[in-house]
Amino acid sequence: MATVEPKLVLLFSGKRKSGKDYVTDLIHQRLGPDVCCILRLSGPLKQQYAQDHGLDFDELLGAGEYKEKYRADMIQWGEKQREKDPGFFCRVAIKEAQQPIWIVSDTRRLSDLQWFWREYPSQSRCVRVEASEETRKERGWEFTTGIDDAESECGLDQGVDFDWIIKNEGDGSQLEEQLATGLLSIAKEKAKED
Ligand SMILES: Nc1ncnc2c1ncn2[C@@H]1O[C@H](COP(=O)(O)OP(=O)(O)OP(=O)(O)O)[C@@H](O)[C@H]1O
Ligand SMILES: C[C@@](O)(CCOP(=O)(O)O)CC(=O)O
Repeated sequence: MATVEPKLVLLFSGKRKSGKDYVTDLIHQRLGPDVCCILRLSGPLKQQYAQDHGLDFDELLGAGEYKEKYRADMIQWGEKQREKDPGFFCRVAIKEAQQPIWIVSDTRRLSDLQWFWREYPSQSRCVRVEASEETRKERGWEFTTGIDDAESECGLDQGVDFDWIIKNEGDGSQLEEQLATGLLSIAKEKAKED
């Protein structure tokens, strides 16, 4: 388990190329590395998958074609691990977290959210990043059967009451304003609490 108790845990989800990494990187920049850290459930998954399959871990972390080539198989591989232990990737992801605000950039399944709600019930908040299909296509997304219609992409489409929904269209020109008036102001207040 992490060595500190967080003050706020922001659980992000969103479709492929909605901009989860872009938005969470921006929040990280605005809050600063002393106050917040980005945790990726897919981090330990990709690391182990890369090691087992002789692949490039850094490329799997990026936003390019390399990752997409292996996505379907990575999903299957990760699901086998989750069947054995649904909280496995959550526990590994939070292990080194030291900062008071945690951003989990890639929750995908109700079991991910349930794990955080159980461990950090008063601190957890759900955030959805949304972009239209047109915008996502401009960012390189193409509908892929077996991926975009599967749990990895659709697991949180229903049954979640999101605390914030962030619209990340086009160049994201309204992004700063949406964040400043909502999530960022709450996060800054929380960070100051004793
Ligand atoms: N507001 C924005 N302005 C400019 N570029 C953006 C914006 N949002 C996202 N992008 C770009 O779109 C691409 C996809 O974004 P990102 O990797 O953040 O999406 P994601 O939801 O994390 O996708 P995946 O699930 O495939 O990892 C990246 O190249 C990113 O830089
Ligand atoms: C294998 C998987 O973790 C890939 C996630 O990659 P990314 O968050 O889209 O960069 C998706 C999943 O866990 O189903």
